[in-house]
Amino acid sequence: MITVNGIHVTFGRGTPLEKHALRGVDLTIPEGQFVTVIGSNGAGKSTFLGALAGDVIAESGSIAIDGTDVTRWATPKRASLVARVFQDPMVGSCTALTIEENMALAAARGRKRGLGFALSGDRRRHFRDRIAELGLGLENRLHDRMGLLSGGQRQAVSLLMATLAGSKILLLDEHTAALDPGTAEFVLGLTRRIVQENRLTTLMVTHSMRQALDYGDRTVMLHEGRIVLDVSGEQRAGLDVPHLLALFARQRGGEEIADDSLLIG
Ligand SMILES: Nc1ncnc2c1ncn2[C@@H]1O[C@H](COP(=O)(O)OP(=O)(O)OP(=O)(O)O)[C@@H](O)[C@H]1O
Repeated sequence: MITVNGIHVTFGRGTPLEKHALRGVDLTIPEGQFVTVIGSNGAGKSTFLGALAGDVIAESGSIAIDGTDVTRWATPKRASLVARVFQDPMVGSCTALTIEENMALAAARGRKRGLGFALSGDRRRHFRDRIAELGLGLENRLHDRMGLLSGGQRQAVSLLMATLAGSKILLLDEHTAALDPGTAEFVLGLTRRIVQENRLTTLMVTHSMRQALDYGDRTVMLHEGRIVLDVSGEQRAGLDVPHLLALFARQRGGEEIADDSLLIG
């Protein structure tokens, strides 16, 4: 369970580029809930995920994970609790290391004295079995450098890596935005499966209204650092893309948005 109370984040305070990116965000996410997060450019979506991961420390308000106040905890201290997959697959993995080495590092995340590279036969078999579940044949490429994989393969491995240290929270920051539509669909299906199998509490940022409604249990919209829409259950089930686009447009001062694709790129 994640409990966020009134967090504020300001970048560049006192400079000409001062930006009040989060302006009192409140959100309680029960364990195992899958929340999709939408909002226009600069709405504060990535900042919000950064605040949950510890990359950004909120200047006021509080963040608790399973009842523990983590507001002042930096990223390494939260690493065993929170896993993150980024839009750029290069960000979450080390391209110069092999797939197997990346998996070992991911499994050691959050441990003080991680024996990241100590790969016993049992661990090797475990990694091979886990990666075989992706159905991409990567179990035969464990010694290939991560940098040799395609974008879709890397995102699939990154999702798997996010589960290896046992974190119960998964943050997805437009993790399919750089992929072609077919590959994005595959990675989204895999995301849904991994979230369900591991009962992960998940936040997924997307620019696609369709994805926002098709995946997960709840959708929140951020606008200028505030949550302006929070729908779940029957209310969400009754929403379609045009309706969501109209709500989105209203927040942008009535600017008309013709279709979903305009928001993707
Ligand atoms: N490290 C930073 N330093 C200064 N300003 C920042 C920083 N990170 C974000 N901002 C600013 O804070 C605001 C919110 O940015 P954020 O990246 O959270 O938006 P977003 O909703 O994720 O947008 P996008 O969809 O374009 O990725 C923007 O105006 C952005 O320029």
